[in-house]
Amino acid sequence: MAATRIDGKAVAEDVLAKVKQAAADLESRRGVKPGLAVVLVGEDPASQVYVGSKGRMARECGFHSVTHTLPADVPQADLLALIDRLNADPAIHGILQQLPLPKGLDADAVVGRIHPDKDVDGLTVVSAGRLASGLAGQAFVPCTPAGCMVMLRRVLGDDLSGRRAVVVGRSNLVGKPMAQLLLLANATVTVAHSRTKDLPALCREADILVAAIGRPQALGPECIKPGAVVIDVGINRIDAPERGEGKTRLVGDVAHEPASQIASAITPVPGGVGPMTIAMLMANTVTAAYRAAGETPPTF
Ligand SMILES: NC(=O)C1=CN([C@@H]2O[C@H](COP(=O)(O)OP(=O)(O)OC[C@H]3O[C@@H](n4cnc5c(N)ncnc54)[C@H](OP(=O)(O)O)[C@@H]3O)[C@@H](O)[C@H]2O)C=CC1
Ligand SMILES: Nc1nc(=O)c2c([nH]1)NC[C@@H]1CN(c3ccc(C(=O)N[C@@H](CCC(=O)O)C(=O)O)cc3)C=[N+]21
Repeated sequence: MAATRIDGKAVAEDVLAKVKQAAADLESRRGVKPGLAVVLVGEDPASQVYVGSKGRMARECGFHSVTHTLPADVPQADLLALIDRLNADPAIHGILQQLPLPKGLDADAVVGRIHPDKDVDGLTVVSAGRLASGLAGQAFVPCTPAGCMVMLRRVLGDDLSGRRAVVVGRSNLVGKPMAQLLLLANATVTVAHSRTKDLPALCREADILVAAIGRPQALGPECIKPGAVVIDVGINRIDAPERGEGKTRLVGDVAHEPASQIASAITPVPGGVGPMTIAMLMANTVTAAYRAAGETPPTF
């Protein structure tokens, strides 16, 4: 039987409805509009698309939204000075530095400059430390893994006790925080990466498989345990000559069709983790605004 399709777009709509309500509520009671600043350096076309949709969504949620676009050769000191200004700006509650940065800029230093209270991407050492210490309630959780957890909870419930999870990928942005969140939900977690031996055998033990490697359709049916829940984080653009000359399409890190024949539930690409990432960024921004106002934020 074909797997259930986990509709990330629909789940994202649910989250965004709550975000809009929470933002409207804060503004009407306290006169505070959540503010999000996105910083884009250079002209990577893919990044421009993401940044555009983040800005659009922020405005749709009733936020104050600003995008700072800097040239690829901006001096590091100027970028740090911009982050300092945003840190000090009371109208801005969340700062997102779009990654990767062009060569010559030190991403750790730039991200490290973001005030932890405004770190809606959850990438500072303080946020990572809070999450790893089990203080997820105080941390900003990186948006992509946070979105994966919302979808997983829709399928499996809040408690993953007894379930085996394999996360493929160990980046600070996705793999590592994903593993922490699964652990906090009581799953038994293994993190795999490019040096893992016999990856398919390991993946076949997974009741929950999270693929975040950035390799188009690399995980095939040999990696799927019958009945597994599969979360495909990968977003890869590949040539699609069947759609016409020069056309491309997006695919995940999982070979979707064959995996769907074995899994019980699976996220599509596009329309899976991507929309959830943007929704969770909005949720984190509202959370930051509530905290800045000295209020307990709602849960999303
Ligand atoms: N849907 C969304 O909203 C988002 C999607 N993404 C997508 O998710 C994917 C991963 O992103 P990100 O974590 O930033 O990527 P990184 O490139 O930072 O990390 C990739 C990880 O995958 C591992 N890896 C690479 N190749 C293999 C392989 N053949 N077998 C096993 N492990 C492998 C690497 O191992 P090692 O550490 O050993 O090098 C590394 O840990 C990308 O496709 C990206 O576009 C990212 C962010 C948001
Ligand atoms: N500091 C930082 N934080 C990030 O979260 C971050 C980043 N840098 N750099 C780049 C990656 C990538 N990323 C995506 C978010 C949404 C979609 C998304 O909405 N995708 C749509 C499709 C969009 C399309 O059609 O191009 C979907 O999957 O349905 C994709 C990718 C966030 N990232």
